[in-house]
Amino acid sequence: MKQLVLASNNAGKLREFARLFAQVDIELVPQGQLGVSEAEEPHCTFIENALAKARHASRATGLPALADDSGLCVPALGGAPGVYSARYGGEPKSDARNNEKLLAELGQSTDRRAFYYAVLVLVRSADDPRPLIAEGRIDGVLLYAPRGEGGFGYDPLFWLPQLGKTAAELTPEQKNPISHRGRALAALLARLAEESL
Ligand SMILES: O=c1nc[nH]c2c1ncn2[C@H]1C[C@H](O)[C@@H](COP(=O)(O)OP(=O)(O)OP(=O)(O)O)O1
Ligand SMILES: [Mg+2]
Repeated sequence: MKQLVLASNNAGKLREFARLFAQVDIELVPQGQLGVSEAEEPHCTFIENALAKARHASRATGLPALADDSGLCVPALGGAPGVYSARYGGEPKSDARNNEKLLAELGQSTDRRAFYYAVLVLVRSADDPRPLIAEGRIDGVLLYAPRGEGGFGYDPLFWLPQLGKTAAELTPEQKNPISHRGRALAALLARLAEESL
């Protein structure tokens, strides 16, 4: 596999994947560069939405495609925002509004546990009967106010107790190896290596 379309329009994800693939012998091309439109994400599970995005990009380009469907899951909110993380604060999508809504919904709740979850799906073709699938997770705690300028999405509220920082205060070198996305990608690349044995 030489070229792989990245089925995402999220600038934060694109930055992280570009860095994660720097050491991998595959050229990752963001779908926007190939004129692929944004896919619908109508499903209630991460895996189904990731598969829909990967298929859409592969069908449009004729290339293998990688999709990431991810989100923040908060047990005290019944798992919300979950698969609706990107549009939690309403349309059009806005990280600032998503973070505001999250803080409002949590109020003064003392159970502020949360985790990020990501599913990666790689299809070799649009009708691939055997998509490669991997998942990753990272646990944290939600602050009462944002901290840090890095990362994207909910990172300024996502506190990592072991590191004493929010995900937005980590460098990409610090975030990528431990993130839900980094872990899922490591698992996916291991699967891919087995495939080509
Ligand atoms: O590492 C992360 N750090 C902070 N926030 C994150 C992270 N990973 C996912 N998230 C949040 C952002 C977005 O609110 C949602 C993903 O939604 P999701 O539909 O997968 O992505 P998206 O619509 O932004 O772009 P696209 O579908 O084109 O890949 O979870
Ligand atoms: Mg999306």
